[in-house]
Amino acid sequence: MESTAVAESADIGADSPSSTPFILSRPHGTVVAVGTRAQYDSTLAAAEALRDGRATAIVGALPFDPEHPSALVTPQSLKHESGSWNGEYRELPRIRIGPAAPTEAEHVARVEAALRELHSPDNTLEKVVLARSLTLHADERLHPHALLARLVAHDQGGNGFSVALGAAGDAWSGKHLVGSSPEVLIRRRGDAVSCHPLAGSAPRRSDPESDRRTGEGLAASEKNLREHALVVDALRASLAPLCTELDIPDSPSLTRTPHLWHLGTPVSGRLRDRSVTALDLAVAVHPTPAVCGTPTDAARRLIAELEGDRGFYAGAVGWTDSDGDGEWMVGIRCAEIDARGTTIVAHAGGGIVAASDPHDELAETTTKLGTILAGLGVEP
Ligand SMILES: C=C(O[C@@H]1C=C(C(=O)O)C=C[C@H]1O)C(=O)O
Repeated sequence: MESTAVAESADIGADSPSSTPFILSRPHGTVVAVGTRAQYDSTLAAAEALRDGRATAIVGALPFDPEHPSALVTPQSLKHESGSWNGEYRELPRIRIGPAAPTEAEHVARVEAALRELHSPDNTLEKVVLARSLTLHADERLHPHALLARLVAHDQGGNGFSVALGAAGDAWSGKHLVGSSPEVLIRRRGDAVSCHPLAGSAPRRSDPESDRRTGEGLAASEKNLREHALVVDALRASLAPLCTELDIPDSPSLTRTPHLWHLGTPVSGRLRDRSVTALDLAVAVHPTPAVCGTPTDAARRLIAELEGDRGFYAGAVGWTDSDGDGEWMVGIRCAEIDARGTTIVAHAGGGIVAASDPHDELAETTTKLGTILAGLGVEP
């Protein structure tokens, strides 16, 4: 299936997630897609429809594995609202933590296996991002927008997204990806291109002095600076052919979310060819070593072998309009909600390099899961 015209859905309540297949809340504005005119499970078919004017806009999610189906739609309309999303903050059902997959011990064992590979004499792998998931159960239906409202309210930047995944095929029908990603994969406005890769993490601390010291420690950590540099190098290599100018600071700066410190680098450039859309740019740069590794193919193979299919976790979530402008976020700090709204699967990962410690890596994934758990009102 490339593109399917969509008949008016029976599910037409203004509040229904299917009538609003996509919301991206950002500090500088919110994009809300209303209704579905066409859907695409092929990213390239969607990008082509946009370029030749058949699609007025494309919104949705790209999977982690670019060869898997995407969940993209052309909405009936695309609304831009100022500031972050101000959706209704409503009661959540009771939510209980279920099984971790893999178990914490198995995640540590996988990191150890990756470290053996990173240390082996004939190795070419420099970094691999390993992730784990946590399943949660809701007593009653969890509305994706109820989780979104809480994530947006909890994030100082008001970041959040909710994406209907049904366009990716029957297996995804009725499912949603909801999260609060701090990481801009790519943004295009006219010929201005920018992104803000994050890699290198440390937990926030409740005591301000120790929080500040933790941030400073991250900024000085050789291991984290190395993890970060690999992401910046990959973005430079992907963007240089597409841009006439590319401005990349020599060293990263500290960025914070309510749960984590990150190393971040603000990248900006000038697009060489205005026919290249924000969606084309997202395809060109995804997956970066922030969610995959270096070299990309070797890291992807190891992830597939150790984790299996990641679905839309560590993919990209965003929009592109008829001018080719748009914004795509890295699909992290998120959970997938099933069609019944009662099973929620949250994912978190972290970059492994030769100097990584398996137990620290496990702790980092636990801290990262904190974003979605706080949104769900659940204590880890
Ligand atoms: C993979 C995730 O986060 C990514 C990995 C990071 C790291 O390894 O330090 C930091 C930010 C993100 O680019 C995640 O949150 O699941």
